[in-house]
Amino acid sequence: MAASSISSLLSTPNLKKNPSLSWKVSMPSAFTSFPQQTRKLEKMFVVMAMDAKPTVLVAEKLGAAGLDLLKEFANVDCSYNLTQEELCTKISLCDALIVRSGTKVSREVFESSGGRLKVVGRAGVGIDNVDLSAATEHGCLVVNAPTANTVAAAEHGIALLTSMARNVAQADASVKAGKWLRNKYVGVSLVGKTLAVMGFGKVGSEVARRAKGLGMHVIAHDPYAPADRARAVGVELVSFDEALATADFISLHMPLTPATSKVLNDETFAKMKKGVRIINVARGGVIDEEALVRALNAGIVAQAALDVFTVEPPSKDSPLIQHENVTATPHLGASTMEAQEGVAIEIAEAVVGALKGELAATAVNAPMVPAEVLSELAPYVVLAEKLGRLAVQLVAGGSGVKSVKVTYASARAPDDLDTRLLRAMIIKGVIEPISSVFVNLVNADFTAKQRGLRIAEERILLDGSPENPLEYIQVQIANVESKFASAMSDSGEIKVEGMVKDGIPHFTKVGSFEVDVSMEGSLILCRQVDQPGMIGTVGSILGDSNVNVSFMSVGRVAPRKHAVMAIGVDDQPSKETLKKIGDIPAIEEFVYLKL
Ligand SMILES: NC(=O)C1=CN([C@@H]2O[C@H](COP(=O)(O)OP(=O)(O)OC[C@H]3O[C@@H](n4cnc5c(N)ncnc54)[C@H](O)[C@@H]3O)[C@@H](O)[C@H]2O)C=CC1
Ligand SMILES: O=C(O)C(=O)COP(=O)(O)O
Repeated sequence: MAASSISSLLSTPNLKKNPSLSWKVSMPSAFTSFPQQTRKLEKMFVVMAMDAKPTVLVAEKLGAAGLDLLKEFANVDCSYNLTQEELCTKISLCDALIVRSGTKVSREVFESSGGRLKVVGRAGVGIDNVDLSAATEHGCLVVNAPTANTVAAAEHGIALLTSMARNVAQADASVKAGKWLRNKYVGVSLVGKTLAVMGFGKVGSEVARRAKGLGMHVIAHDPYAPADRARAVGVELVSFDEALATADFISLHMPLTPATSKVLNDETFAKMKKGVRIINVARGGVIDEEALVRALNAGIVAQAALDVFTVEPPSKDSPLIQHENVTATPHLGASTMEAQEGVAIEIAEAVVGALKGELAATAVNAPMVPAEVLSELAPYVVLAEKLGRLAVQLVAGGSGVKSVKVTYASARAPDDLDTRLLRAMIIKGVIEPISSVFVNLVNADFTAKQRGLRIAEERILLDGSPENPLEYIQVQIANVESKFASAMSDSGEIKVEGMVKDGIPHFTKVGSFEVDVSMEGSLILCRQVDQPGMIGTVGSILGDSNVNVSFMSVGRVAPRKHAVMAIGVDDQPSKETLKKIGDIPAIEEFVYLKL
C-alpha cells in the first residue's frame, strides 16, 4: 500500500482537547531522508499515544486477518448491530470506526464523537452510507477498501445474470415445494445477446470480461471511463440512451451519487427494449424501485436480479421482492471468504496507517499524495505552516483576516508541483493562532471557506534547474493593518517570504526587508535606525535574561537608514525583557512572534 506520513496534517482535535494522554513522537518514514530536519519535524509530526492505545470500534463483521492486524496496534471493540443511539454513545470513546454497508455513519455520529474520531474505515467500496461532508467538516479521514472485493462483486453479477436467465432461484424454490415445472422455467440464452454495463469501473470491467467469455456482445456506458480501457476489453463505450435502447441485459455498476440516484425510472424504462433483463449489484438507490415494479408488470422488464435495495433489508412484503420475476440476494456481492479476508486486511492497514498519521492511499476525503512527493515536500510543508503563523501574528488586533495570497516560486512545471498540502498547512498556520478551530488536511479547505477566508494561489515560473520543488513561498494578507508596520509591502499587504536551505525552512523576507533566520523557536522582529552596536545591545539584553539567541539577521534598505533585525530565540523572553528591547532609543517598533 502506498502510504505517506504527515501526521500533523491528519492529527485531530482531541490531540489538543485531551492533554491527559501522552503523545509519542513518531518519525514517519517519508521524512527519514531529512535527518537534519528531525528536531523540527518532531515538533510537527506528533502522533499516536504512547501509553494510551487507540480504540477501534468494528461495527460490522470483519475478517480475522484484519482484526489481528488491528489488535497489534489498537484496542479493538467488536460491537455489531448497534442502534444509531448506541453507536453515537460509543463513538466518543473511539479513535476509529470500521463499518461495511450496514451502518449509517451519519452527521450525528461525527457530532457525538466530540472530536475524538480520527478515521472511518469503510471495509468495502461504496461510501454512500458515510456522511462525507460531516466527516470532512469534523476533520475525520474516511478511507475505504476499493479493490479487494471487485472480483467477488463481478462474480456475483455474473451469478445473478446466469441464474436469472435460467430461472435457477425460482425453479429451485418450486422443486423444493414438490413441483416439477419443466415448461414454466424455460430460460433465455446468453450467447449473442447484448449486455450493457452501466459504470465501466473496476467491477463493471470485470463483469464485461466475464460476459464476453459467455459469448455476449458487451457495450458499456460510463461518462468518465477512458475509451482505450474499454477497447482493451473489447467493449464499445456508448451513450446512455444507446445502451438502454440496444441492451437485452443491463447490469448496473456505478456508485450511488446525486447524479445516479434513480437513474432507472419510468422515463428511462420506457426507452428500453421490451423484455430487457436488469442486474443490480451496485446500489439499490440507482433504481426507482416503484418504477421497476411498474416496468415488470408492464412487461418492459422481463426479469430483474437484485443484490442491493434502497432500504436494506427491504420489507418482507415489498412488491418488488415478492415479484415472481425478481431474484433477490441480501447484498452478497462482496461476501466471499476470499474477498472478506482481503477487504479486512486492506481496511485494517488503511486505518492503522491513518491512526499513525499516514496519508492513506485510499483516502476518500483527503488528497492522496505519493510517498516520494511527500518526502520531497516535507521541509516546505513546515515552511508553509510557519509562514502562515508568522503572517497572521503580524496582523493588528481588530483587522479581520479575509484574504490570503500565496505565491509559489518554482522552476518546476506547474503540473509537477502539488500545492494541496502546502495550501492546507498555510490555512492551518493562519487559522489556528487566531481561533479554537482545529485544522488538518481533511478540513483545511472547508474550514477556510467556512470562515470566509479566501486563499488565492499563484505560481511564478522561474528560470533555472528545477532541482528543488520550490525556490520560495510568499504569503500575503490583504486589507489588514499590521502591528509591525515594516511588514507591509509597498502595495499595502502584510508580506512574509521563506525558503528551504539545506533542508531547513528559513524566513527570508518581511515587507520589503530581506532577513535570513532559520524558522525555529520564536522570533523577535525590530525595526531600528541602522547604526553600529545594535546587535550587541539587543543581544546582551537577551543574554542577561538567559534567552538563547539561535540566529540574527539584519535587513536594511540603505546604510544608516531603517533596518529590520530578525532575532531567532530558543526561549520565550519575559515581558520585562521585551520592554527593555522596546526601550532602546533606536528601536522604532518591534514584535515578538511564535513560530
Ligand atoms: N453488491 C456489493 O456487495 C458490492 C457493490 N459494489 C458497488 O459497485 C459499484 C461499483 O464499484 P467499483 O467498480 O468498485 O467502483 P469504481 O469506482 O471502480 O467504478 C464506478 C464507475 O462508475 C462510473 N460512473 C460514475 N457515474 C456514472 C454515471 N452517471 N453513469 C455511468 N457510470 C458512472 C465511474 O466513472 C466509474 O468508472 C459501487 O456502487 C459499489 O458500491 C461494489 C462491491 C460490492
Ligand atoms: O463494497 C461495497 O460497495 C459493497 O457493497 C459491499 O458491501 P458489504 O461490505 O458487503 O456490506
